Amino acid sequence: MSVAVQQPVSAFRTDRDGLALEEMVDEIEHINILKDQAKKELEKSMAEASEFDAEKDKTKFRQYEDASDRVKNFYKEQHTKQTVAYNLKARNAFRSKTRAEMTIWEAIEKLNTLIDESDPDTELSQIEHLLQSAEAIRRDGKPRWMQLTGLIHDLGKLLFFFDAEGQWDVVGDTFVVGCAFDDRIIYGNKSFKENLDYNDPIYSTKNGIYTPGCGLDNIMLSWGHDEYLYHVVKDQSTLPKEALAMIRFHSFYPWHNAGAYHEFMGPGDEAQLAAVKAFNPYDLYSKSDEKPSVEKLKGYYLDLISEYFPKQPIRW
Ligand SMILES: O[C@H]1[C@H](O)[C@@H](O)[C@H](O)[C@@H](O)[C@H]1O
Ligand SMILES: [Fe+2]
Ligand SMILES: [Fe+2]
Repeated sequence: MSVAVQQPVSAFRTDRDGLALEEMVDEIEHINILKDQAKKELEKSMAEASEFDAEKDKTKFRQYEDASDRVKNFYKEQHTKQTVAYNLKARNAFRSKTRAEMTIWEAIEKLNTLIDESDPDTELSQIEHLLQSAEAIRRDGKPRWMQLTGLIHDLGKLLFFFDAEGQWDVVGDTFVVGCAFDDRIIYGNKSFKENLDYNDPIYSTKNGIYTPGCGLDNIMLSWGHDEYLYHVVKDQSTLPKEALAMIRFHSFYPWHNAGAYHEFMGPGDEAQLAAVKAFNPYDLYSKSDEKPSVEKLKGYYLDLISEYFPKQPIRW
């Protein structure tokens, strides 16, 4: 046995001891496969129905008619200023430089000073909202990549500290620019009356610059934290495509919640919709959960971060 171990690997295939060793290697591989399978079975699938939001009173969330002036003023400004021209400019600015280098955890801490003016449902800080979302996903036994997605999904709000002109190009629900503003957007189509594109001869038509079936990757959503983080994460993590869809479209309520813009969907978009719908309850209804303890949870999430972000710091 000891003689065989010192020989080159190829020799194991010919002598008796080598064969035994090869069998042992096979056996270990087999055990590892079984372990992985068992782990997977413990994890519920992304879309498996959960009890998480069953006892939440859903009429208590996203009540925009009863919202404060802060929220109403926010949407008035956002709907006036998100034009095609602004969106092209913002995307160019994004591609032209790296704004900062930070680890994911540093980004979470930096974001913590922002209070989101568009949100009628939480007064908690962003770190608490991120941990609440991640913890709700974790408690429900969902996959580790989805827990991490919960933890980072709003980190795009860091834009506020870089190139943003205000909060109107960072937070809030998203919608399509370049075609008629849909009535299912918060506060409806009339909320866009002062937007320069509202009376544009092309942008104000039903399909605008798009063709039905062109696919969500080919439509331009109002610029903000979703689109920004999607690009950062796509290039620098090993998160699966479902996670990327959750990040990119989580604020696109007119689409994933109200059924607008489905005519633009193309191949693969049904799967993106399923992912976003599976994620949404954890983002929205965890806002009423208990305040999480950052200190207690930090260790668990640092491990999770390094699993999917192999190279830190991240280029923001
Ligand atoms: O006010 C909220 C908040 O800004 C969220 O981060 C965003 O994802 C939602 O769509 C929006 O309604
Ligand atoms: Fe968000
Ligand atoms: Fe969120």
